[in-house]
Amino acid sequence: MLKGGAVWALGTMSGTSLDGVDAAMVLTDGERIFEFGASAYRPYSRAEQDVLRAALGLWPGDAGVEVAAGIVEAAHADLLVRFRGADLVGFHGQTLAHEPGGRGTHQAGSGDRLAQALGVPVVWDFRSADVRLGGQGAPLAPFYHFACARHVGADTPVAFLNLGGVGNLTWVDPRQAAPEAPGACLAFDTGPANAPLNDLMQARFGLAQDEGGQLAAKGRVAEAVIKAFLDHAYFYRMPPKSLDRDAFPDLLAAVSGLSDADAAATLTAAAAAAVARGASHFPTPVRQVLVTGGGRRNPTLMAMIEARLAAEVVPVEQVGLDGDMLEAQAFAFLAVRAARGLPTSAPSTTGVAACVGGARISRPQNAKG
Ligand SMILES: Nc1ncnc2c1ncn2[C@@H]1O[C@H](COP(=O)(O)OP(=O)(O)OP(=O)(O)O)[C@@H](O)[C@H]1O
Ligand SMILES: CC(=O)N[C@H]1[C@@H]2OC[C@@H](O2)[C@@H](O)[C@@H]1O[C@H](C)C(=O)O
Repeated sequence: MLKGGAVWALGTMSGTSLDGVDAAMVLTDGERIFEFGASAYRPYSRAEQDVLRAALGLWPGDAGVEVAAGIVEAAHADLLVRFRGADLVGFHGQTLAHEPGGRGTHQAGSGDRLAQALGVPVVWDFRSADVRLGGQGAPLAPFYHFACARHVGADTPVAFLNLGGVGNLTWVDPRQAAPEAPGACLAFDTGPANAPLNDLMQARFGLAQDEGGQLAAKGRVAEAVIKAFLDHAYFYRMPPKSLDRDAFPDLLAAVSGLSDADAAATLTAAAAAAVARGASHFPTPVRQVLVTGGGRRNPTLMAMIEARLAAEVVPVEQVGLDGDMLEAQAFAFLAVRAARGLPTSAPSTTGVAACVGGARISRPQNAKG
């Protein structure tokens, strides 16, 4: 223990785009950020990705799940042994299926086995308790966004936008006492972000992404497709709300008749339009939208978002944060909250009935902590 109860926590995230595992250290007491530490990334190999992709939609007990879980655990162990000095690990795992209000939520990978492999306590299964209490189980980064807003000295409401496979927005008011306080946070998934565009690039060119948004920049947006997309019931639901990666299967089909550039432009515009729809739910306007996740490297997407919002849209690096590692840091921060019995979500972030924590903690046989 350091600095009034702060510990070095090592958080991980293996996101919906299945590209790999991020890990980052944070010195935190689960309320404040004292210091950022080392971070690293471990990509999944093509073969690993193929197994994980084939396991999407599977639930615990389904055939193939244990193989996927083994890949997730091995990749994490491989990455995390490179770190020194972690008191606690926050292990998100790989989301294979997410059906809040239905079958629940499933992140592959056992924190029990990881704790044994690493010899450090592992906090994991962050989303299930929230779903059991009627929450969406996502997004969970908002409480960390609140801490980040305070850490960077924000004194008026600000928004964080994560552009991963799925997009999510958090509106925070850093003047509130704590993230669970009413009026401190509002968070929700905006809609598909990079996933449909990646799928298009994969299907038409065998490429992982539209590098730098170059293809989309050459295309024309099919406005009729955007209009039909925005008519999806998801956009009429009030936040909080969350999405599975493949919740919009019709979107890709809707651009199938378009040229490559027009299809890319239209899918990029759909992601931007979903963000703009999301921003209309903000309790008060924000001056800045701070963007994390890989989509911030796509200037076409960033410009399309800014064109639709009355706010500056900038990468989080502009305020000194690390947009590649913010989610991994979030699970370090949330692990400490869980270990301290503090909530990790609230009605305003996941729609859960009451503030809830409840992640599991696994301690290794010869536990240090
Ligand atoms: N240079 C780039 N040009 C265009 N797009 C990019 C670039 N770099 C990253 N991306 C996009 O960002 C995606 C990766 O984003 P990120 O790593 O934030 O996703 P994730 O964490 O897996 O997803 P989620 O947050 O939904 O779990 C890539 O799949 C790609 O679509
Ligand atoms: C179920 C699940 O894994 N959701 C992820 C996913 O990736 C982005 C978006 O969809 C968000 O809801 C969430 O992750 C972030 C880290 C979160 O919980 O805040």
